[in-house]
Amino acid sequence: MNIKENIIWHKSTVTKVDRHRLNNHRSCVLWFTGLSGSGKSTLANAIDKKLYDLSVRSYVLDGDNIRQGLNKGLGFNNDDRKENIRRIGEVSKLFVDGGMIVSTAFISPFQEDRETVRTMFNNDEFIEIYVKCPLNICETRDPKGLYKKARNGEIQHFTGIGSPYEEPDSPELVIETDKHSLKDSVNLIINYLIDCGLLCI
Ligand SMILES: Nc1ncnc2c1ncn2[C@@H]1O[C@H](COP(=O)(O)OS(=O)(=O)O)[C@@H](OP(=O)(O)O)[C@H]1O
Ligand SMILES: Nc1ncnc2c1ncn2[C@@H]1O[C@H](COP(=O)(O)OP(=O)(O)O)[C@@H](O)[C@H]1O
Repeated sequence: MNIKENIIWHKSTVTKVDRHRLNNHRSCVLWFTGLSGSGKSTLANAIDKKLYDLSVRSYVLDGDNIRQGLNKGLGFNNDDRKENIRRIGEVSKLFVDGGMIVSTAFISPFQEDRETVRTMFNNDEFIEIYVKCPLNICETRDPKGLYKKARNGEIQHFTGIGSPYEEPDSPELVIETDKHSLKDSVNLIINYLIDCGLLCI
């Protein structure tokens, strides 16, 4: 039996546009990508707080947290990272359909996987934010002590050491966290959302 043939899309009664009207803003995904320690989680949470203060419906999906629940069981080989990002793309799509601004903080090291997620959204709904920071500075920050473990050989395939990070080709925004303050970065992102008309309808 072909299962796909027997599954038919059920349209929602309340639409995404209805939810935009209710919330008084549009929805999108802020896709933060960058090395471990570059500042993805810090930025995603700072933006989330700013949006909350502006009465915007928002949420953060963070790699460390999602890997303890929904994506428990996925590791760090290339196939597992691909599946991790595919699922987060799908979950983000649900949030966007639900009228929210969702910030995702995943290394998402592969260009192809990020581009696949981009194709799941309308043009203005996927905002790729490259959280750029040199490896040596991420390694100095080492907020969780993971670089030290990777250098000691306690963690295999650590991004930037034993596993590659492919820089985005044409992200909507680049935030250089070794140059921009957190406050300036948050303002940059909020201004981008205002300029794109996402914070009103
Ligand atoms: N081998 C290896 N490589 C990279 N990161 C590792 C690894 N092992 C554990 N960790 C921890 O897992 C976090 C990255 O998970 P992600 O889901 O964002 O990774 S990925 O997008 O699937 O590549 C990452 O979180 P961040 O430091 O916030 O990026 C680490 O805390
Ligand atoms: N301008 C900045 N923006 C974001 N984080 C910064 C900045 N400057 C220093 N940091 C520090 O860098 C670390 C980044 O850690 P984290 O946000 O967990 O990164 P990631 O989620 O990319 O692994 C934090 O300790 C944060 O305080």
